[in-house]
Amino acid sequence: MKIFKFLKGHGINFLIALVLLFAQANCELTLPGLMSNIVDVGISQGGIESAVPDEIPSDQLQQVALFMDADDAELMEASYSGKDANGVRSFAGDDEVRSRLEEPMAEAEMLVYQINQGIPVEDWAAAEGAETLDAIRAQVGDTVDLAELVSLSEAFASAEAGHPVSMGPGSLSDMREQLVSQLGDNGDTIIESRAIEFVKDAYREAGLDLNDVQTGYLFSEGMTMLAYALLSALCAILAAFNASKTSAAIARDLRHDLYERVLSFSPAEMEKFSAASLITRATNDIQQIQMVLVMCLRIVLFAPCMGLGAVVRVLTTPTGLEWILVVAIVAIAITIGILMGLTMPKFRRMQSLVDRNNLVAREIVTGIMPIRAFGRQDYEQDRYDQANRELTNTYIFTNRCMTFLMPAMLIVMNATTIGIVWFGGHGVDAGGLMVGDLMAYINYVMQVIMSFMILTMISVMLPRADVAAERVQEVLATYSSIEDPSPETSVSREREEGWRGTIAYNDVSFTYPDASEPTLEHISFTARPGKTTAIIGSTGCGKSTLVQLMPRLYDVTEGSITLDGVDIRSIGLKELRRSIGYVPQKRMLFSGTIESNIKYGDPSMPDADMVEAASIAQATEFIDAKPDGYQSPIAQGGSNVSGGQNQRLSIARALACRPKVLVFDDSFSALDYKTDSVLRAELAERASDAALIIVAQRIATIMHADEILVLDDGRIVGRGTHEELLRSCPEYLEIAKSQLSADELGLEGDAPAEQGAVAEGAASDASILEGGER
Ligand SMILES: Nc1ncnc2c1ncn2[C@@H]1O[C@H](COP(=O)(O)OP(=O)(O)OP(=O)(O)O)[C@@H](O)[C@H]1O
Repeated sequence: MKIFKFLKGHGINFLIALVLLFAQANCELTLPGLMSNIVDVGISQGGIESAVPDEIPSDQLQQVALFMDADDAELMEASYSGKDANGVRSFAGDDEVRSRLEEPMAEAEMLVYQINQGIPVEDWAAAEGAETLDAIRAQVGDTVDLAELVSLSEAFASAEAGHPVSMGPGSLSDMREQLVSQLGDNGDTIIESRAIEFVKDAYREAGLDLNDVQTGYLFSEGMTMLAYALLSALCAILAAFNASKTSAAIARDLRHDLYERVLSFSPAEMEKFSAASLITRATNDIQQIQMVLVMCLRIVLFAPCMGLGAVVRVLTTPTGLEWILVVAIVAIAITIGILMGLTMPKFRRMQSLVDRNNLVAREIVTGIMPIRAFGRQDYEQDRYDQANRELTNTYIFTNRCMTFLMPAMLIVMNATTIGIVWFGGHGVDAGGLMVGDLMAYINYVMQVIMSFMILTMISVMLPRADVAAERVQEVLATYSSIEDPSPETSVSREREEGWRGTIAYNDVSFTYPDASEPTLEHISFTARPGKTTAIIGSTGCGKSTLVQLMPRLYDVTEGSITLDGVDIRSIGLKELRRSIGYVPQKRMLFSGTIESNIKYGDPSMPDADMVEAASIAQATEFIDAKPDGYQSPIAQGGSNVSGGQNQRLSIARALACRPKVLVFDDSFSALDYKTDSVLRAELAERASDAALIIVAQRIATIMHADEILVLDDGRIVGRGTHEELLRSCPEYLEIAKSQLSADELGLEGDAPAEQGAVAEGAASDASILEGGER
């Protein structure tokens, strides 16, 4: 089971759980035994638990000695104190002596008790003639008790030799054998109960209050039960605390490791898992694992301790009813087998359905605007309902099956109880089984059944948690395809001379991991500090892909990219990315304030740097207009600022770190022409030592760049300045003509037919550019 792997490193907590649960199981298994004592000893035997009385009149002790072997009688004699004023002797031996005396005294007491109930004269002296019997009857009546028996035997013994009566002290041992042999199968129980009656008599004679004896016993047993119950509760609480703490710590560590790993992922790994699935894995899956781990550290460990302990006690209580337990377990196994067969496949599917549900929900929530714009609420509602319904139906099905489990189990348990009471009742009736023992037995059998049931129920839940564990493990076992260089090959210049910012692509080709065709082929160019390199091309020609290779979001498939002549794969990822200020095409601000967003790369940067970055990015105006200025809140994703403001803050964020290479991936598209031109003018002036790489769709944005690369279908089809390209590159000319009039381009002839409003706007902006551009 993969889920148990997560317990690695928490061995001590596992051990603590085991010890606590073992102690709890022991306490709980002791309780039925104590309850049985209360019923059998406390109630049935009046609280007298031993055949060795604590106090006994001296003459009764002598009577008991008559039926004991010489050694036992001697030990008994030595274990009791001398007579007190009332002729009562007290037991002075220890527990060992008591247990040695227990059996012989019980048997002797049973005999004394039996005989003292009165033995018919003819039973005792059957061998004598009728005349003798009549003489004895005349002396003692129809029956004799032990005192009479002894004195008569002594009288016979002291009669002259040749007397016809064969009685003598030896006949007592004959009588003992005769009485014992009459006891039959349930002899032990009969001996015990008669001995207890004898002890009661002895206590009464010794002047003890039997009520006090009984109450004292019940109180002490009750207190012992209470102590065990409290200890069991304490163990349960500590075990629950340990289980919750351990599993919460494991879940916390898993979430931490998972997020750490996800943060290291390149876009390729993100695509492999999908954001929705990663969120499900970090939340729902880890929650499943946590829940099952709590159960493992509580119930899964407890059930075997309890079950095995109960089995031992069932087997050591010889009732002859063990077969009922076997039948009950077989019935439970069949019931659970059927349920597992029905629910297991559903449980396995559950996690992927949760995933799907999250995926659809996330897509709908993030795409709420286009959904409304296209009036597709009903369609999306149906789509979500379908995912939701499938998940709900699976939940309902499995829950229905599981609810059936409980009544089925109750039927089995109650039938088992009835069976034990029915068949055990005969044993009680025959005197071979005591009521308390029967009650304890029922309890133990229930414990065995419950443990078995819990274990099988958990084995239904484990596969689901195992699926979750597997999914989390899958993320943890995935390493980013973009790796840091090894310390031996790593090159660092950040601390010493610093990077100058010359980026060179050397015959670079790139194919996306799952794509069959390369997206970029044989790209070579150099972007130098203080110069602007622009990249233009039609949609989908590979512009973003090209610049994403620079901060190593993907690694080149062929060729190499160098920073100041050093292959970027030899530069530590953090150092490389600190040297490159990348403004992605997809705008992304974080929840917080304007300040926290601009200072995102280095929260400790001075405010002056932040303000300067905002000023270059043309963001000062709108920030100052806000009442809270730089402390104005930013919602998640920057949804409370306009597209242009969002873009300006993203640019400021990149500028604030003063990188040596600045990459703008279509980052000016949401800016109006005026802001676009002023921003680039500011950039040229205040970030003059950085290499600027600008990806754009608008000719006006890039026409003044030092070098323009024209990309078409992943290849560079033209390079040079604006003027050079207008002359030499038909692709560039085509793009230029679609945006600017022939006049503005300085070309002869008419403007392109499709020239529209954009071109008009661009025309007027082109004139604005003249002043600010380099
Ligand atoms: N993660 C990806 N996996 C596979 N193919 C991709 C992936 N991302 C982009 N592509 C493909 O690579 C090609 C280039 O995409 P890219 O985003 O670089 O184009 P672009 O020139 O920046 O386009 P635009 O101007 O519209 O932003 C496209 O055909 C696109 O379908």
